[in-house]
Amino acid sequence: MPDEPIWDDLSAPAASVLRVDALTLAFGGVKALTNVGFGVAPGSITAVIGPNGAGKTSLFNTISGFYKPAQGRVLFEGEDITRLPAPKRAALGLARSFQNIALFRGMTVLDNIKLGRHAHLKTNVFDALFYLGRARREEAELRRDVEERIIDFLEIDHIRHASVAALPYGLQKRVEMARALAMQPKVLMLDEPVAGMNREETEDMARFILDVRREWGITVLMVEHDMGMVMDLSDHVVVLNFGQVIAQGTPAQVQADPEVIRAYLGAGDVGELRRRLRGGSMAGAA
Ligand SMILES: Nc1ncnc2c1ncn2[C@@H]1O[C@H](COP(=O)(O)OP(=O)(O)OP(=O)(O)O)[C@@H](O)[C@H]1O
Repeated sequence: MPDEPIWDDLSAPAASVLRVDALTLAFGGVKALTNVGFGVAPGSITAVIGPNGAGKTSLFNTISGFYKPAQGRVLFEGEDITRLPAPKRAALGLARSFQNIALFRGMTVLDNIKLGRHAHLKTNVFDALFYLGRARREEAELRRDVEERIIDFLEIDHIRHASVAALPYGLQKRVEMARALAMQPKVLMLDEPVAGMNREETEDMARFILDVRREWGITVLMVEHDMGMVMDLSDHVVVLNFGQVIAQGTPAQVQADPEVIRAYLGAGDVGELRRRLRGGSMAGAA
C-alpha cells in the first residue's frame, strides 16, 4: 500500500491515467454494462470486483478494445481511445492478460515474451525503410535488456527455454505477465491473475503485482475473485453488479458498504460475507 492515498480526487480528469465514462454495452437484449464510470489513478492498484455475470470481463474487453460500447468513452492519459483498435491501445501502453491464459503454448517462454514487444514494432513503410543500422541495433539491445530484466524480476530464468505447454499453471500465468510487461505498459490489466492458483502461487503472484507497481511504476487494473488478495493489494476497489457500479472506494469502504453486502449475499449472513471478504474468494457467492 502506498503511504499517501492517491485516488482521492478521481473527479479531476488529470488524476486518472485511465478513465471510463458512462460506458454502456449490450449483447442483443442483455445489457452487460450500464453507465459505468470510474477512474484509475496513476501508480494505483485498482480492482474491479462483482458477483458472477456482473460485467467484469465485458468491462475489461471494452477497455482493451475487444468490444465496442454502444455509449460512453474510454480515456487513456486524457485521450479518447474508444474507437481505437486493441493493438493501437496496446501500443499506447495499455497491456492486458486474459482470464484463460492466452499464450502460444507450443513456443518457448522466451519467444512468448519477445512477442510482447511486437506492440512497439515499427509498421509503416517509411519507418521500415529508415529504421536501419545503429538505431535498430540500439533498439535490439534495449529490447534484450528489458527481456532480461523481466525474466529476472519474475524469477523465470530457469524455464526460459521451456515450452509453455509443459509448465504448471502458476508459471504459465507468470509468463503471461512477463509478456504483458515486455510491452512496457503504463497500465497493466490483469484478468483474474490468481484464478486456479494454490496458496503459494497466489502469494507469489500477489508479491509480483505489488512489485510491478513499486519497482516498475506501472499502474495495475485487475479483475479478481480472490477477496483476500483484492483487499490486501488494492488502493481502490470498484464494485459491479448487474453491469452497474454499485460502490467504489478503499477496500475498507467497499467492505462496509451495505449495497456490496447485499449484492454478494442478498439477505444472507453478513458475518459470513465479512469472513469471506477478509479471507478468500467470493466467486459464486451471489
Ligand atoms: N459474448 C456475449 N454474448 C452474450 N452475452 C454475453 C457475452 N459476454 C457476456 N455476456 C453477458 O453479459 C453479462 C456480463 O458478463 P461478464 O462475463 O462480463 O461478467 P463477469 O462479471 O466477468 O462474470 P464472471 O465473474 O463469471 O467472469 C452476463 O449477463 C453475460 O451473460
